[in-house]
Amino acid sequence: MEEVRATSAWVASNSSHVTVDSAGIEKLAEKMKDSIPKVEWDFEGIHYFDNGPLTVQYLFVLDAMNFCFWPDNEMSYDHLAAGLKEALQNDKTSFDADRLQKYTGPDLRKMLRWPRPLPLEDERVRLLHEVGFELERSFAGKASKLVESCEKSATKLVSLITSHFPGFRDHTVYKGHQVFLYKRAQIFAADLWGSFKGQGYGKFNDIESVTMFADYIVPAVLEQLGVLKFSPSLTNIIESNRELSSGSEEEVELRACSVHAVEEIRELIHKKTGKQVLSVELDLWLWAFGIQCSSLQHHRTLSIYY
Ligand SMILES: Nc1nc2c(c(CN[C@H]3C=C[C@H](O)[C@@H]3O)cn2[C@@H]2O[C@H](COP(=O)(O)O)[C@@H](O)[C@H]2O)c(=O)[nH]1
Repeated sequence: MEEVRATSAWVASNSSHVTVDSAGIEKLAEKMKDSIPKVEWDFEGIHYFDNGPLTVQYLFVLDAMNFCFWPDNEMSYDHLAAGLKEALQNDKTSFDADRLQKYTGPDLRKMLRWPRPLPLEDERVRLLHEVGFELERSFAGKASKLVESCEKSATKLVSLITSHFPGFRDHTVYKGHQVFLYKRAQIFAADLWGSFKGQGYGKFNDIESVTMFADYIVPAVLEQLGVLKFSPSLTNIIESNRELSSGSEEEVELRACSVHAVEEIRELIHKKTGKQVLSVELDLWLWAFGIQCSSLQHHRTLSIYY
């Protein structure tokens, strides 16, 4: 995760279309310094939780498909989380490694009660197969074994996931430099931490090393709060709902500058108050704020990473 921090900082200091505004950072840090409004993990009440290994399997499957909901106006993360929960409640073997490798697009639609193809459905199916195959090959079919082998280190977990599961390798090349964002691998660690309340499968001695999760909601929230500033051409692309291609300068800057801005906010809060705030907590607050804001316009990139 050090690489996520360092390479995002590099993008922020070489950025052409997105600026991290220090006055905006100061204002937000000042507002949040006394108390960060606490957002409960699963404030929506949509996730499966049984305090055991099946929850870990559920979260891993969920985060394997936790990307790109916007191409279908009515689809959202909530549908995926709640649909997978229902599937597991109806049949506890739904996410067994052998079954994950057999799902088809129509099976997935049926499971999620979705009447039409899901956004990037073929990729979702392919990634489910990859998860099933590699869990079976290296972790006795169980995501819980993967987590257990990381000895309570989120850093180890992210690096183990990205080395075993190519679909989680969320990185790109920007102005000739490799940039790491690892959104879905990191959010899996955070989901464990949040759901298990920092205990058992959710205990990580280095949770502070997790960065925010560079998706399409938080960059838009940071812009609305005055923390990020966009060039006129980027603003125009977003406002006119034009697609940004994956790996374009603008897209990488939106994501990396968001990571960097959240790190700066947290450092500033620490400087002002001596309090250690987690990027995970800041992220959840920003994200929850964003999804409740109906007028939020976000960038549109077809991506399997977020
Ligand atoms: N930065 C960040 N991005 C997040 C999440 C979550 C959900 N986290 C769960 C964890 C605990 C809570 O109780 C949440 O339920 C999803 N996303 C991203 O949002 C986008 C979906 O948006 P929409 O199209 O409106 O459904 C998509 O890119 C998705 O990958 C988060 O926490 N942080």
